[in-house]
Amino acid sequence: MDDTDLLDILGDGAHGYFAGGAGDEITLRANETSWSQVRLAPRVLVDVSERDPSVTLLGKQRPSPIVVAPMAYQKHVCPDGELASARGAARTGSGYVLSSQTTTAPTVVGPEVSDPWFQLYVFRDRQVSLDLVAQARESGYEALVLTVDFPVAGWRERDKRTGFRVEHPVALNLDGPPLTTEELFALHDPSLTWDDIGAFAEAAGMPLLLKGVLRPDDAERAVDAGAAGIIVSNHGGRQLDTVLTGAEALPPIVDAVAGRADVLVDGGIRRGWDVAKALALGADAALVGRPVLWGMARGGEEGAVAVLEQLHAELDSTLALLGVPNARDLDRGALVSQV
Ligand SMILES: Cc1cc2nc3c(=O)[nH]c(=O)nc-3n(C[C@H](O)[C@H](O)[C@H](O)COP(=O)(O)O)c2cc1C
Ligand SMILES: CC(C)CC(=O)C(=O)O
Repeated sequence: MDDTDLLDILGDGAHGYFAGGAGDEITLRANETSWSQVRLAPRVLVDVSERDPSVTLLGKQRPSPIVVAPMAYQKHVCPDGELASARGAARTGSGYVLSSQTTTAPTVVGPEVSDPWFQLYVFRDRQVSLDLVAQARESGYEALVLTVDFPVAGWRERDKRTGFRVEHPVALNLDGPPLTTEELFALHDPSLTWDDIGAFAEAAGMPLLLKGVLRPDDAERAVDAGAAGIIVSNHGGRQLDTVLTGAEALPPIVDAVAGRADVLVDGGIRRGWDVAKALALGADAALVGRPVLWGMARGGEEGAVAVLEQLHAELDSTLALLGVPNARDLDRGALVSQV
């Protein structure tokens, strides 16, 4: 896709923050290429006159396996910020995860989309995180997504170069002038361990998913700690450069979890056939990040809808051409080999 316009729309600082990754951006690039290396093996002469993309997530049927990933500071992308992405998700039957570094309050976003999930960062001031959990629970969020791959920020050279500053995320109740990302990220608690997970699971009062898991042993530990779901993710290549990709990490994690929890995946999913590959490798759903932001940068809510509609249309076409009309029937039999 030609994205030369995004730099003009967003400016150097915001563009670097939203598009960028960590270090040499090797993982950022690998996220996309590793999906393209998974090869599909279509079946012919299957009746595909009716197709169904629905999946079951947290025990409930969902119209789509596509979920909008939690992404911070969306008012820096378009004036409606998180309202644009949430409405885009609602209008296309996509799932939605609101970031805890939101520029629109959870209470405002919650009613816009059915069964939203709330993403939580654990801050040094843990009361701030617990207050956010209470807000999410009171505003009808269905699940809590605890992100565990951000004890400290990744080495982000674009932000270091531009000095991008953020208007305050509402959820953090900060006053004063805009802060650099480095200042904001320093609010995260780097001392969080497995011993703390139980307390957050209890405070949540709703199913807990752990986001940012890349190892089967960590996935098993998450299940043992009571997680209802695992999100296999390298944070869109923004944390540790050269780590493995979602496509690479997913199969062994699916095998280790063995149906005891839902498994979702993200990072570099750009096409409907990438979503189908994620499901074929054993994911229950796939999260999409930056493409939604690019739609919003170009056209606000309508832009988010256009991106999500195209992903759904591509998935529908994939189900037909692959000879697997129901998304829930996708398995490794639809693939030539794994990455
Ligand atoms: C600009 C930006 C902000 C993000 N903010 C958050 C966040 O607040 N919480 C979180 O758990 N993940 C965050 N992520 C990671 C995404 O949830 C997701 O894992 C990743 O973007 C998926 O990769 P993709 O952008 O290649 O689709 C962010 C990603 C981007 C690009
Ligand atoms: C506010 C941040 C911690 C958002 C984030 O996760 C990111 O920039 O990758």
